Amino acid sequence: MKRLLNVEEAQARILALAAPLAPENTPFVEALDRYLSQDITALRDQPAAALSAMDGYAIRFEDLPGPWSITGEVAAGTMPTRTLSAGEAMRIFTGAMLPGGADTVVVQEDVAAAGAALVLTGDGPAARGKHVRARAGDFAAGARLLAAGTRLTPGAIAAAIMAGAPAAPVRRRPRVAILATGDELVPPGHPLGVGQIPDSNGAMLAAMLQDEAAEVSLPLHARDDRAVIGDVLRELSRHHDIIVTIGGASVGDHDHIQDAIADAGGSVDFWKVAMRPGKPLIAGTIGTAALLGLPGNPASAFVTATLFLLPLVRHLAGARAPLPLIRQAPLAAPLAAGGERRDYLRASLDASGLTPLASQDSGQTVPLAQANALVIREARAPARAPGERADYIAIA
Ligand SMILES: Nc1nc2c(c(=O)[nH]1)N[C@H]1C(S)=C(S)[C@@H](COP(=O)(O)OP(=O)(O)OC[C@H]3O[C@@H](n4cnc5c(N)ncnc54)[C@H](O)[C@@H]3O)O[C@H]1N2
Ligand code: MOO
Repeated sequence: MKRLLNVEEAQARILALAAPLAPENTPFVEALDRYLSQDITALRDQPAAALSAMDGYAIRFEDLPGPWSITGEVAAGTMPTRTLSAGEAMRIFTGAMLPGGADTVVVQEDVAAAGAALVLTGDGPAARGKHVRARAGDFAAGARLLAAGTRLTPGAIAAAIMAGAPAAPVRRRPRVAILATGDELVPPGHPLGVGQIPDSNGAMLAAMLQDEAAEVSLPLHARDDRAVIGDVLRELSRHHDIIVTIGGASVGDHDHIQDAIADAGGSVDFWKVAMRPGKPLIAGTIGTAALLGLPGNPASAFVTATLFLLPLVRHLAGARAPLPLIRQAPLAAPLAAGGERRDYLRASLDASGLTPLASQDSGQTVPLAQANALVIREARAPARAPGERADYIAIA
């Protein structure tokens, strides 16, 4: 029998299915969680001049301990009108430009002013340059501040704006279609006939994509009918960059996804990965759309979406590091020996460590609701005791 791909091989093949989408500019207020299409290089010095970091008086350090005569005032957003000479101080506010000649700021709590006379009442600044933000202390023009492929966090947005960029250079967000298949499925909340269940996976996947740089269409549903699924896939491939199907990925008589991909003019790149849950994953393309066929069991769909769908979305959206971060934490409970395939165990992580949940049945949703981590257990790994460290992926 042909060796199954391992997870890393499958991830590499999936990322090779499609290239990052075209660059575009987006307003900064809409840029959260998008990926930079190019480096952000500073177009200006920040600050552009030496600034006061406090409300007080600009002085020459060598004039300490005073007294001084106050020669004027400078606030943020204005130019100092004159330079300081020996024995002079200028009233200054946080963010204001330091006048020429001044090199230090004394905070107003440490001085007393009477008319134009200023005397030191407190300790005063301990060193030259105290309470002064040097020109270009944050960054200098020409500095590379953020690398292409960086996810725009609130902090990264702030830095890119301060750098002088007029808008965020990002990549187009992939358009993602979700298609649940199965005669037993009805939309969430609808009355159930005999043998029917609510389609929980469609909304679960849409929720997983909510904070990603993706345009997700409302989840669709198709019956277990090869011709219908083929027609729907062909149509979806015209308007989407990624198609995710759920169910019908296995070997049953009603598992039609692979045939339907062929009917729609697409091709399957690989089927099956050495992992549990999620083994019957399908990857392929239809026209320019990449297709992931996730297994229908809720935990299988969740785990394969975490390992393959989110990275594919991030890759198309321009991410430099699209794969989930693998972290380590101590086990809070024993971990049984591994089986034939690598496991992704639903687990809870708290201050005491990782506890794999009692039920690992891939058909259940309640463990998914309880889990905030996926513990990675290699095939045939020996049993491990509490306190030993384990690899995991954070999922909440
Ligand atoms: N003889 C074999 N049978 C199965 C194998 C195998 O290797 N040989 N693999 C098993 C594994 S592992 C998995 S995982 C499942 C995957 O099956 P499918 O992808 O074909 O999924 P379905 O059969 O359509 O559904 C499985 C299960 O999940 C429920 N489901 C499906 N879609 C949804 C949805 N949108 N929301 C909620 N629940 C859903 C469905 O009702 C089934 O109970 O195959 C095993 N079988
Ligand atoms: O591969 Mo299945 O996902 O074990 O339930």
